Amino acid sequence: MPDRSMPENASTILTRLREGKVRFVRVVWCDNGNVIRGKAIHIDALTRQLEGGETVAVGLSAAQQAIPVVADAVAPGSGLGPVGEVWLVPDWKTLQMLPYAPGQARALGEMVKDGQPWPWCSRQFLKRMVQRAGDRGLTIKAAFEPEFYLLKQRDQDIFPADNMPFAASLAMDLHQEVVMAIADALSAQGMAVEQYYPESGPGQQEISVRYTDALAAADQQVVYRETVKAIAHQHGLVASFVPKLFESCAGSGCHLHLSLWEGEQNLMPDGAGGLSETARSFTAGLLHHLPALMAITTPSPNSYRRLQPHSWSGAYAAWGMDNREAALRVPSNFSLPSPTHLELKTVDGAANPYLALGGAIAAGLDGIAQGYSLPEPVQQDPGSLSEEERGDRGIALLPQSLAESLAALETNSLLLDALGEPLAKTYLAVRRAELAAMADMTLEAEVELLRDRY
Ligand SMILES: NC(=O)CC[C@H](N)C(=O)O
Repeated sequence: MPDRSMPENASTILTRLREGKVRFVRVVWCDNGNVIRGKAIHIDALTRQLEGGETVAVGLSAAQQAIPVVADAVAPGSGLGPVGEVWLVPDWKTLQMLPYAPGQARALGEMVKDGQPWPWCSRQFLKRMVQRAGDRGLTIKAAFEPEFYLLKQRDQDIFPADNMPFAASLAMDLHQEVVMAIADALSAQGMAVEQYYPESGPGQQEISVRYTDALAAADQQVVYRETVKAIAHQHGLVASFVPKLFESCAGSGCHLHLSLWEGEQNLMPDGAGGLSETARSFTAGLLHHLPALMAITTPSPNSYRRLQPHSWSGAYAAWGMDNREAALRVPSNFSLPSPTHLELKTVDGAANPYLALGGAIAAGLDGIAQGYSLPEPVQQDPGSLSEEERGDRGIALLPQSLAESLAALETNSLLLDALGEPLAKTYLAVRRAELAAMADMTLEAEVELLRDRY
């Protein structure tokens, strides 16, 4: 985001807020139920605090990090309870005027307790993983690629806002106003919008944004979800990132694009049409840890309705060049001989982007540390191979339920250690609570519950 260079200086902040005629600044975070939440501070209180030289902070119940998406009650076994306060401190470098909410601004918050980073804070978890890469001399660049549906609501009925197929230009005309408003609002908040097309589901959209540094990429995913939902609402529509809304229509992924850098040099290409050794080990680390990582990147019971073979969502533990059925796709380039990044498909918009990206970094770095080697690329649809061929080539079906990926995460010491005991314990408890509460839900009931939250 462009404001990252803004000095964290009280008078600069106040000047910007006054120029923007801001009355409320929302301090926003994404919790372990992957709901984006905010608490807003009035400009008068903020002015008092900033002019008095105080650090601006909003109090929050610690247990708020233990609330599953399904209920307003603390998940059992989370390690957090009704006693305990943490402080949400705005990162002023992320301050943005809200293009869709005049008079309001937003800064992303971090959780602090006793003047120290609070171990449950997901944004600080990602910072630790970025630092872990930095300790190896590596910088991670990333982009989330969210898909979402535009829906219309009539009384209790919710249905797709159009009936058009992939890239239908008529769908562009049908949604001209809302899409332009979304794209302009993303640009106004510092995102580099890259491409737009109607995706293959009826009413499904994809507006992609350019890669950036890891922390900014996760911040952008929060801002993206917020912006798309708010603007759709202003146009009388509901936008939803729920991974699977309709049984017979395409699911919505949020593929994660990753590249490794050393300074200004992209370390991904080998210059001879393939991936460098470092990139291969990083990819192998992702493949190795993927079943467990999916409890973070595809975290909802609903996520697994999307992850089916033949749906381009990456149901198999495989990698391939330009292979849209492999969980790890290495995309080719128009103008360069070698690939410049990789794409992880088993990610969706129900994920907390800080946890998802931080987990992916931890997994990939472990591949480098252990010197994992990458199997042969899979250049067919793995779902079309026989069981025997898949077995011979070591292509496993990835977890088909949250219960499976959670079981994998619970025994994955690399990811649990990376999260740290407090956050891991709470995260697992929240996922377990969601799994239990949604175990017998129909798709319709899931959608009713999740549609507005994701
Ligand atoms: N074009 C695509 O890659 C489609 C992706 C697919 N909708 C998914 O669920 O991941």
